[in-house]
Amino acid sequence: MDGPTLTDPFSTAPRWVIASHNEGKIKEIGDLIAPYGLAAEGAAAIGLEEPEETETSFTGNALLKARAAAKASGRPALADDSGLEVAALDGAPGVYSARWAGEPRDFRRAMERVEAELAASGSDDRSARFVCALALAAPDGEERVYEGTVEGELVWPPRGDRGFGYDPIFQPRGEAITFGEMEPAAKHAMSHRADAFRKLVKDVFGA
Ligand SMILES: O=c1nc[nH]c2c1ncn2[C@H]1C[C@H](O)[C@@H](COP(=O)(O)OP(=O)(O)OP(=O)(O)O)O1
Ligand SMILES: [Mg+2]
Repeated sequence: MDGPTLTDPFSTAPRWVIASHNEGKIKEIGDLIAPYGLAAEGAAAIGLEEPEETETSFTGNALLKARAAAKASGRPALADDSGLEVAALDGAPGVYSARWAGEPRDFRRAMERVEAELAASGSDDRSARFVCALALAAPDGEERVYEGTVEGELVWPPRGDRGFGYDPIFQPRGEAITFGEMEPAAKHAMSHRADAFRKLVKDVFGA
């Protein structure tokens, strides 16, 4: 086929599409890919619609979003499906993490729901993890998916106004501050998104 493919996605792709409508994620993915000399645009910036996330796994939804964007744009697309899994809530909100924030999104409300459900569970286990699936899709149909995680504990009340989503209540294991209080570079060194991205880079570059 003509044009960019996944066998040579970095050197031949003019611009990647970040198949996401979440500005926080697009910013973080931009920071992660910048050292590789890649330029990327968010899906909304090039007029792509947000597909319905009908799968029940992070990898399924990431592939669905990447495929839709690659097909609509004719360019390689990178999608991220991610969320917070709370141990005492049997992994909730999981793939419903964005949906717990309602429409329009309100993560103060989503964080309050997590805290309320933890209290209702009667458990004193505050462990949680973030999971991220990154899917890469080429217009010719080739695709790959990688998953990353970061373990931590939930704090209350929320702390910090950096990052996005549930960052103010997530304190990575071994740290004294939340993702909401952390410098972006510190979050990028340990996040679920960075973990998945390391796997992608290793696979694509062999690095
Ligand atoms: O590093 C993170 N720090 C805090 N919260 C996070 C993070 N990573 C995912 N999360 C939470 C919030 C997000 O809204 C949801 C993902 O839901 P998810 O459907 O994958 O993303 P989304 O709907 O926000 O954007 P889109 O689907 O257009 O990429 O999990
Ligand atoms: Mg979404």
